[in-house]
Amino acid sequence: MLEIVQLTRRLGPGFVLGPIDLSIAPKEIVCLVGHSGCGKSTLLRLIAGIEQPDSGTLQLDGKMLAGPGVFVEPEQRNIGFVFQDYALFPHLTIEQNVMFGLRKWSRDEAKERAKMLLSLTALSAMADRYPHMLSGGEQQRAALARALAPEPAVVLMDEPFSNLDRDLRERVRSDTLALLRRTNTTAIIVTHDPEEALSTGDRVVLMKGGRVVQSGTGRELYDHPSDPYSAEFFSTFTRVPGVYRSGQVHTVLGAFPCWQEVADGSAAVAYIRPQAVYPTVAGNALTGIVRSRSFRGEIEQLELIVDGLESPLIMRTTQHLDVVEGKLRFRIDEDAVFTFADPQP
Ligand SMILES: Nc1ncnc2c1ncn2[C@@H]1O[C@H](COP(=O)(O)OP(=O)(O)OP(=O)(O)O)[C@@H](O)[C@H]1O
Repeated sequence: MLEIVQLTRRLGPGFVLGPIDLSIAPKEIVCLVGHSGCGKSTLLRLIAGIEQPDSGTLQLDGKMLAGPGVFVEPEQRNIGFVFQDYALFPHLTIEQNVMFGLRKWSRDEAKERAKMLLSLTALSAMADRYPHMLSGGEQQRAALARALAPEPAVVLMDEPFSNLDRDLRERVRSDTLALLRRTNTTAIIVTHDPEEALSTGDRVVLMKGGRVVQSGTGRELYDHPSDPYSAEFFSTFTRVPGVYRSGQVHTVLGAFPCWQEVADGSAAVAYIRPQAVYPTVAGNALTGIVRSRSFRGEIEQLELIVDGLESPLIMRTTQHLDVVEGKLRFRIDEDAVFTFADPQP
C-alpha cells in the first residue's frame, strides 16, 4: 500500500503541488491525468524520491519514505520508473539494460530474471541489440522490463505511450497493462490524454493546479463528474444556461434533473453531451437549424442553431440523417445531462 498524506511541494514562485492525499492499494493500476502543468510529473518525482516534499508524508507498505526528518533515497525505495523518453542506456545492450538494477543479485539469478522479463516483453530475440536498433514500441517494452526487473513494489510511468504513433500506442498500451496484471504490479501511469485515462487501469485520478479534483473508476468520473471541470475534461458539452426551480434546472431546451441542492431562483448551467441529443420524428420535439455537418466515420457531428440558445447545440449520432430544408427535430436524453451551479452568475 502506498499512502500519501498532505504532501506538498512548492516549485518556484508560481506553483504549489498539494496538499495531496492519495492511497494506492497493492496491484492497483492508477492513471494520473490532467492538463499540462497540473503537477503530474512533480507528484511522480516526489513518489520516486527525485524531489523532496516540503511537508506531508509518503509511506510504502508501512515504511516512511518521506516525512519530517525522513528521506529515503530513490535507489532505496523499491520503486521502478519508466521515463517518457525511456532513458535506456545507449552503450548497454537490451539485456544489460534490464540487468542494470540487479547488480546486487548473483550473476546467474540476474541473467535468469532478465531472460524471463525479455521473454514476457517479447524481446528475447533482441537481447544483444543496442537501444538505437529497436523500434519505439520495443524500446518502451525494454524500459518496462528494466523497471520491473528488481521486483519493485510500485512502478511509475511518465507518459509512457506518448512517443508512439496512434496504432502502435493502442497495442503497446494493452500489452503493458496485460504485463502489469500478470506480474501483479502496482502502477501509477501519467497521461494528459482523457481517453487514455478512462481506458487504462483501475482508477483515474484527475488533477488540476497541483490538486486532486476527483478520483474514481473511469466510469464514475465520466458518468458522475464532481464539478464542471471534471465533466469537461472527459467530454465535449454544449453549455446551456438555466435557473433552478423546484428541483430542476429550467432552460430553453426544457427542464433537467438537479444535481446539487441549490436555492430556487439561482443561476445554473446544464451540460449537454452531444450523444444526449438524438433525432426524432415525434410531434412534440424541439427543432434546430443545421449549421454544419461533419461526417467522422462511425459517428456524424452536427451543430444545430436553436431559438434562444447563444451557441450551437452539438449533436453526435450514428444514424444516417435525412435533413429536410436544413431543419432537424430532436430530443434530449435528460439522464445524460449534468447540471451545476453557474460558476459566474
Ligand atoms: N524546477 C522547477 N522550477 C519551477 N517551476 C517548475 C519546476 N518544475 C516544474 N515547474 C512548474 O511546476 C508546474 C508543474 O509541473 P509538472 O511537470 O509537474 O506538470 P505536468 O502536469 O507533469 O505537466 P506536463 O504534462 O506538461 O509534463 C508547472 O507549472 C511547471 O512549470
